[in-house]
Amino acid sequence: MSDNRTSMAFGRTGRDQRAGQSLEWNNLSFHALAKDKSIKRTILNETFGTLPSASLTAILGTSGSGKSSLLNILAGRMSSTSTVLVEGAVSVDGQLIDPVDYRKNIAYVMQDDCLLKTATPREALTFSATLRLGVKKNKEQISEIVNAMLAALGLEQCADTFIGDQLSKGISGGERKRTAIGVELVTSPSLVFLDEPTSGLDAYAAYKCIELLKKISVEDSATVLCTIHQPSSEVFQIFDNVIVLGTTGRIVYGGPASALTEYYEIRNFPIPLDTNPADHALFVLMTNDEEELEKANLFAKRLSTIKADKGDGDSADGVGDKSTRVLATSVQHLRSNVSSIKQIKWLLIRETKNLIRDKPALIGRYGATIFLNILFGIIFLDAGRGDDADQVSINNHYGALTLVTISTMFGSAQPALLTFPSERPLFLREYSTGTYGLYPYVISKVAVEVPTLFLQIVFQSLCVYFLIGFQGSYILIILSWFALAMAVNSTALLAGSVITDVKTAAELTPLLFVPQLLFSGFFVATQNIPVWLRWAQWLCSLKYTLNLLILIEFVGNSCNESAQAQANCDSILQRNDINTGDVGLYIGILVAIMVSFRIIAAILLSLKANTVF
Ligand SMILES: Nc1ncnc2c1ncn2[C@@H]1O[C@H](COP(=O)(O)OP(=O)(O)OP(=O)(O)O)[C@@H](O)[C@H]1O
Repeated sequence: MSDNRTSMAFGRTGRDQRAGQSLEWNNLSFHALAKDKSIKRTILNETFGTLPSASLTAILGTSGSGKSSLLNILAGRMSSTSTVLVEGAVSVDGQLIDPVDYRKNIAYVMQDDCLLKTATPREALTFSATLRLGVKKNKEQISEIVNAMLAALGLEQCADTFIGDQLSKGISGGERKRTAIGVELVTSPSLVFLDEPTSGLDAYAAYKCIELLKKISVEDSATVLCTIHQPSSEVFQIFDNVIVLGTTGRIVYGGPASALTEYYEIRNFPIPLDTNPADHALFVLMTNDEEELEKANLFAKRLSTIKADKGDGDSADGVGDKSTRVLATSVQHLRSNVSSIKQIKWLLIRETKNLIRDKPALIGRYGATIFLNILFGIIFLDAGRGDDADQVSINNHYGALTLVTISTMFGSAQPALLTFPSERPLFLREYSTGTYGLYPYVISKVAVEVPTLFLQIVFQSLCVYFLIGFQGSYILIILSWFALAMAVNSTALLAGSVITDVKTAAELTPLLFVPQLLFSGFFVATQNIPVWLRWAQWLCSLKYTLNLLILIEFVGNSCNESAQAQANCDSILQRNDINTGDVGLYIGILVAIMVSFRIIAAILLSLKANTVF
């Protein structure tokens, strides 16, 4: 390790030490709106507060008091929409900011740790550091920052263990939470916000987590704010300041944690012996109505109340112009992303590792494909080699082609549909923090999907083509199935961009793909579908793939063997409304579905990332 790194704390060198940033908000309100845009419900009502620089502050409050809403608004993760109205003033070091514009400068750790289960803590930190600091730091420096961060977070022992998830056991819940914090801390942010960092942790892990946050605020001069549910006495004592929210987010108390008990005692709510001050503060709020609390003068009145109670002499006003300059530098530093090529490279490496390491998914995908297609091959053995002049024989031939193609559709859509909703929060977090851009993400996803799907199609074709004895060109049949696989993969991604959980995705699978069977032409002739419904076929990749496959299989080949065979083959083309001259159109529609659905999915995802996170 080079000399200037020896004093490193949380990835910051001694040379980089900074003053920290204070944050202040005033008249901050958050309303849910009715359809006519009138206020339906007030969730936060003119709240105010200050976070002194380099301090650790907890937001306490009863359930539904607006803790997460306040945190999300200050972090720029929530703003006015057609259904909610956010108003108020927020400033950093005395300079007014728009939290949404400013959010890239705020490390935000969500309640759910959005981490890739197949990555290790070291890889997760290296990925974040490389893409977020890569312009300023070289590989060795990044590695030093990551090592220092792993040590500071107490993650050295599990640095190379997979993170895992509920289904695949990996590192512990506390280690996962610390990894999630580390991923955000690699940029050495001045402001660190965390939504319920102790949720799901046992008492000791919760203590260690808050102790870590305290360390960040002291050693890294970070201003840390978190929401917390029922902190233990030991945890409560670690906080420098607490903000207690009453109903509609009214500020009950904002000041040093050590003075909370006295604040309540002065207002005739003495704390019983051996009671946790945080529990007492909330118990009083829950057992007294607003009028009684008002009478007891429990609600804080003005911002100055908070400043007066802080007692550390560190006021937002006192920081002045100097810090405003620090702020500008900070914005510059954090917004400089690495090149798109580097983003694609790192995303590609991660996607590939994820694919290879997720053995159950890999075995499921290829195993199911091989098993099903061998089964089809056995059931339709030699169906393609039969006499097309014979009606039963050509029906089997046509049925085999249709069934294998339908199976291709489900087999290609299912993995994307079931995995993407679980990867979506990870994308939203990383995209919204500027870790990478939209195009590098889309390109890297496609680059990994192309060979994965192609291999799946090759396995499938090797199982069915020769057993069934299809007559068309092997290469053209493979390419048609591959085009279908890519198109339905885009459809699945489009669905995955709006579906938030795997369960809903599984439930929606039939809705997305079963209607395509109607337009496949096998179950009902296209000309028998009501005219007003026929437009839907333009969205059905199955239909156009089958059109191409029918042209490949039933034009020429064994259809030429007799006049009857020719007539039977022609009738398949006829009932599906297929013209030999429309090959370009069918290919064009498939490509259009492939490209446009993917672009729409990407746009929807980026919109989501801009509004929610
Ligand atoms: N976008 C929204 N539209 C309408 N109501 C909302 C919206 N966001 C939050 N709320 C409501 O605001 C209230 C406060 O929610 P919030 O999640 O901030 O509370 P909380 O104090 O963090 O609660 P908990 O401790 O139970 O997590 C809740 O009743 C919630 O339903």
